[in-house]
Amino acid sequence: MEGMVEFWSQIGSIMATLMFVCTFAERVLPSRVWDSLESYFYKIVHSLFGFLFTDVTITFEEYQSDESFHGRNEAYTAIENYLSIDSSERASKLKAKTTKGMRSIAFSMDDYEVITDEFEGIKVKWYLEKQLPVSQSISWDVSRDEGRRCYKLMFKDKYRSIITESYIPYVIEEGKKIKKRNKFQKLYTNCNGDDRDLWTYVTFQHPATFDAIAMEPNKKQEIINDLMAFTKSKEYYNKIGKAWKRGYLLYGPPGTGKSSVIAAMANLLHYDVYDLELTAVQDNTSLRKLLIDTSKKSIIVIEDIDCSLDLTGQRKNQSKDDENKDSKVLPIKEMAKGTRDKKKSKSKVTLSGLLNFIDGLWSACGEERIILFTTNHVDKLDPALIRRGRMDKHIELSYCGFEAFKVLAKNYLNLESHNLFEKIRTLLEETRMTPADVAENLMPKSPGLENAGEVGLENLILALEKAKEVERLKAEEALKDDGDNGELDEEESDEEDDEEDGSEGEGTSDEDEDDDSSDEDLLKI
Ligand SMILES: Nc1ncnc2c1ncn2[C@@H]1O[C@H](COP(=O)(O)OP(=O)(O)OP(=O)(O)O)[C@@H](O)[C@H]1O
Ligand SMILES: [Mg+2]
Repeated sequence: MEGMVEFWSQIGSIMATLMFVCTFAERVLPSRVWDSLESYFYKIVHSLFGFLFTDVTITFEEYQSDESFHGRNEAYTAIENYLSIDSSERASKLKAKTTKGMRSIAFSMDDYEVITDEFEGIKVKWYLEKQLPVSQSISWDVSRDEGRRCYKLMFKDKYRSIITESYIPYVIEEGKKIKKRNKFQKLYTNCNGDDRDLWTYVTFQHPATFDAIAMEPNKKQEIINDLMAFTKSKEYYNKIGKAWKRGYLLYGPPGTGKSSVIAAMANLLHYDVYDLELTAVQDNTSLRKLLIDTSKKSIIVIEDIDCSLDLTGQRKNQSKDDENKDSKVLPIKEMAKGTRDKKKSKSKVTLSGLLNFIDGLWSACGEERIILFTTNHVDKLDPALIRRGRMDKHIELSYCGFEAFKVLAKNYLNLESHNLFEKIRTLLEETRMTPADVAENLMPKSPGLENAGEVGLENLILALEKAKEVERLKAEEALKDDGDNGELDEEESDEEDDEEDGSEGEGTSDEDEDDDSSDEDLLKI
C-alpha cells in the first residue's frame, strides 16, 4: 500500500514539474520557439503517462500515401467532424473556424488536446498529435499550421473488438453525416471569365426542395427513391461492372419545373452542381478536361440540350475541305435560346464527344455522379444520346394537374382545401397551364392581404378560364385552316406529281443533302 502511494506521489510530482516547466517555457520563450517545442513536450507527456490509462492505441494519419490511395485520409476527416461535436465543452484548447458565409463559428479540438468519448459505457480517449516535418523540427521559425496531424484513439485492450468492429465504424459514419450536413454546396459554371476550360464557382443556395415541387406524388416519390437507391449502390455498380453514375433526362414545356427539380435533387443529395454550357466548350478535349475536373458527389447539368447541339445546319455550312479532314467533327452552333441561327460557334464538340462524355472510360474516374439533360423538345434529340444506359431515367414534367396544384396551393397560400378547389380541378382538366403560370397566379399581389388565399384561387380561376377560351379559339382557327388547306392540298398535289416526274434523277434537293449526313454523329434537330 505504501509503495502504491509513493508511486502515485512520484507520478504527481513529475507531472507537476513538467507542467511548471511547460508553463514557464510558454511564458518566457518567443512564441515561434515555443510552437516548435510544444509538440515534443506533449509527446513526452503522452508516452510517459499514456500507458497508465490505455492499453491500445490506433493512429489515424491525416494523409495516406500507398499504392491504393494517395491523399487526405477520409477516416481522418470523418473523425475530425465527429469530434467537432460538443468539442467546445469537451476540450480546453480549441480551434475556431467560420462556417458557411460567416454565419457561425465552428470549434474543434486543438493540437495535443485530449477528448474523452463514451460508447456503450466504454470510455475512450482521442488525442490530436501534430507531427512536424523533419526539415522544420530543427528550425526555430516554424509556422503553426504546417505539419501533418494524426488522431490517436486510446482504449483498454479488453474492449478491442467492440471498438474496432462497432465504435470506429460508428464514428466514421457519424462524421460523414456531419460533413454532409455542414457541406458548403457549390454551383460551378464553365462560361465565366476567359479560360473556358476551367470551372468557376459560387455558393449554391437554391431554396427548391422536393416538398415544394408540384408534381404527381407517386412520380415524385419514384424520383426520390431512384436517387436514394443510386447513392447507396456503390457495391452494386461495382458488382455489375458499371461506373457509378446515373443519367436523367428531364423534358417538358418551359415553366414545368425542370430547373427546379435539378435544384431539389442537389439539395436532397447535398451534391455540387456543374452547370455545363456546351456552346462555350471549344472541343472534345476541353470537354474531357472539364469532366475530369469535376468532383465526385456531383450533378453535371446540360440545360436545353436541343439548343446546345444543332449539327445539321452547321454541316451544310462547312467547306468541302473541312469535311474531308474529319467527317466526324460536327461543330456546334453557339447560340442563345431564341437566336439560334444568328451566331455561329467555333465550338467543335461532337455528338461522339458528348457520348464519350456520358459513358466514356474517363467519365468513370470520378464516382457517384449524376448527369442531367433538360430539353423542351425530346423528340428532336438523337435517340443515341438519350437511350437507356446513357440517360437511365426519362422524367416528363408536364402541365399542372390537380395534385400538382394542391402542392402549389399549400406552398403559396398555405391552403390544403377550399370550396374553390373542385372548380379548379375541372378547369385544370379542360385546359393546359404550366406550374410556373399557376404559381404566378396564386402568388399574393400585395403582402399582408387578409383573404390572400381566396383572392389567389379566384385569380387562378380567371386565368384558367381565359386560357380555356384562348385554346378554344385557337382550336377553331386550326380547324378552319385545316379545312382551307385541305382544299388547297388537293389542287397542289396534282401539280407536285407533275414536278416530281420531271426532276427524277437530279438528286440536288435539301432532303438529299440531309440524307448524306446520316453519320452516327448526326443529331436529329
Ligand atoms: N413543378 C413545379 N413545382 C413548383 N414550382 C414550379 C414548377 N414548375 C415551375 N415552377 C415555378 O416556376 C418557375 C420556373 O420553373 P423552372 O425554371 O423550373 O421551369 P423549367 O421547366 O426549367 O423552364 P425552362 O424550360 O424554360 O427552363 C420556378 O421558379 C418555380 O417557381
Ligand atoms: Mg429551366
